Amino acid sequence: MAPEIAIDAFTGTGKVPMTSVDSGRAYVTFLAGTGDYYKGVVGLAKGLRKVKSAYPLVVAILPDVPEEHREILRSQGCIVREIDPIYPPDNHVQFAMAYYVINYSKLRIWNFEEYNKMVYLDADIQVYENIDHLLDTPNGYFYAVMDCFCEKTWSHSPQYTIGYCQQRPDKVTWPAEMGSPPPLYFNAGMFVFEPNRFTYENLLQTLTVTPPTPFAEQDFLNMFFQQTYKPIPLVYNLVLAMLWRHPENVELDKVKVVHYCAAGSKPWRYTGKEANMEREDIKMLVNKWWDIYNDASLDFNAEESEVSEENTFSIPSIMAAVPEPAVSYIPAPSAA
Ligand SMILES: O=c1ccn([C@@H]2O[C@H](COP(=O)(O)OP(=O)(O)O)[C@@H](O)[C@H]2O)c(=O)[nH]1
Ligand SMILES: OC[C@H]1O[C@H](O[C@@H]2[C@@H](O)[C@H](O)[C@@H](O)[C@H](O)[C@@H]2O)[C@H](O)[C@@H](O)[C@H]1O
Ligand SMILES: [Mn+2]
Repeated sequence: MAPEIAIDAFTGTGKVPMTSVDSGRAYVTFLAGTGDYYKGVVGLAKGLRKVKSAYPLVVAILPDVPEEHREILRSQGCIVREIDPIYPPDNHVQFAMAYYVINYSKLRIWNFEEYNKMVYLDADIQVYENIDHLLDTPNGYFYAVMDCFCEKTWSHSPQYTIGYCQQRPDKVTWPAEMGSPPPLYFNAGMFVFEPNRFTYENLLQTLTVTPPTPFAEQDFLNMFFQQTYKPIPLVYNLVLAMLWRHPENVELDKVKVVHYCAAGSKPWRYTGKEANMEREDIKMLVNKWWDIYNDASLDFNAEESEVSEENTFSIPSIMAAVPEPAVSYIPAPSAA
């Protein structure tokens, strides 16, 4: 049984034409380096178009992203915004992946004050169903999907050592002698947030006095937003390892957003050689990503890009009717 979310206030019903698009809303992703992650951004831009998202995709890029890649992203209708890198304080931490050190630069998106509400998506994410309704969620919270602690990338943590995971807190319970269980922890590959100058300054100031930890900005964001974090259903960010770590929590046909973060699962680099990469569901999801990436009918077309009523939809949020979501984590009774 999946962990119950007290009120699933995130299910839109039906579709209605948008009468006007709130220009203060957008999707945003992050791109660094001269490598092949730009392909992930192209895939994401085309995926959002396929699900008829009403909002643009902003790409926060580091200065090292080559002009050729910037042009490709502009040609796909992306809004390309160069940001300056952010580095953590001097440290000797062993990041879970050495390149995670560049991910602190993601924090610049809080300074995109021309927007009042955004959905952040990693470049290794694909959106397979319209999720515009997430931008209707009540302000004042940080919405994201709970992560899993079972992969080897977590081998540095006490959770991994004792075999505890928040996805199944009843399976290996947190030992009383270790105090209270860790607070709910989100995956920072996807989240709903409000750009705000004050928050931005506070983030940067806090970073200067926070010793870096293995999951870099993901750990930092979990600490910073601990009091306002609201878990949202797993369908909004399927961390692939959930398929083999907690299959009982996954209903693949209901998943709206797939996060290709497992080792070897980046579609544009997929070889099928790494652990779990030969699974049929992984092969299906990688092919699904390539179908969108290779679909020329999803390429940006400036003429058609004029927002018109009949071709822009967003699932109406029931958020307006729902009181502030008492979304709290209620561990499901053990199915075992
Ligand atoms: O060389 C890189 C590495 C990372 N990223 C960006 O940083 C995000 C986080 O890295 P990644 O997704 O590889 O981390 P994971 O989710 O796999 O742990 C990526 O999705 C990209 O948006 C990038 O642009 N270039
Ligand atoms: O810089 C730290 C990164 O940490 C996260 O990735 C991890 C995390 O999800 C682990 O739980 C998984 O085990 C692992 O595979 C995965 O790569 C975010 O997806 C990414 O955006 C970024 O914040
Ligand atoms: Mn990722």
